[in-house]
Amino acid sequence: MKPTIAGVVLAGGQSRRFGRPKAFAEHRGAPFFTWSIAALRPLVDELYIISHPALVDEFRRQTDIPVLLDVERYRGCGPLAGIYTAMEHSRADWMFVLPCDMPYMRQEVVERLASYIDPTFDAIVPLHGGRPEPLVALYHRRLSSMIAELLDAGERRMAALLDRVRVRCLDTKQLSADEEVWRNVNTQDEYGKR
Ligand SMILES: Nc1nc2c(ncn2[C@@H]2O[C@H](COP(=O)(O)OP(=O)(O)OP(=O)(O)O)[C@@H](O)[C@H]2O)c(=O)[nH]1
Ligand SMILES: [Mg+2]
Repeated sequence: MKPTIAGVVLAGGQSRRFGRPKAFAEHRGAPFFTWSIAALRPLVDELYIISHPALVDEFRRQTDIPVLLDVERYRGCGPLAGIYTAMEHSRADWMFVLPCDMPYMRQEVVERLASYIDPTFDAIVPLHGGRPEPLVALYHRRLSSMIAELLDAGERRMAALLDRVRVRCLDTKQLSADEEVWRNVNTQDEYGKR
């Protein structure tokens, strides 16, 4: 049977470097988070935004997509907390994760990455110049207990998860000829240079 996929937009960070909630910053006339949604929507069976209490009302004003809070136990513990929350909520086999701050990401890249889904791997992750892009990636729901173990041990790094599981790596050149799709906005300076 075809595996099911949930699209998961991570938006539970504090935007400390950006100085205001970057999910709502605009790119080409639309909020950042909507570009992640648009890239995922054609592929996935379900969609979720995983955020934190201070942003929920604004998200609900701006979209009908379900907004979930990180499970209380791990709230604010970083992207792993968001991925774990999605796995708790969704029954889908795979979580296709995107951050809320990569407004150049495209549907074609998402579809290409998903075409490498393989049940003998736990995660499908692009390598950009040799470095993983763990927030543009697919995670199998079987990783949920390992993520909980890591977070319980105080380990919040995505790299700690990738070190422990079977990762299928794809060079970003196999996914897109366009470098721009990997641009990520963390600061006002990067925003200004878009
Ligand atoms: N659900 C959830 N998402 C998170 C959490 N921490 C970060 N994220 C998201 O993960 C992605 C990458 O995080 P960062 O680029 O560091 O964003 P940030 O944490 O808001 O920004 P800084 O405060 O400047 O580090 C963004 O889409 C964040 O919203 C968290 O604790 N829970
Ligand atoms: Mg951060």
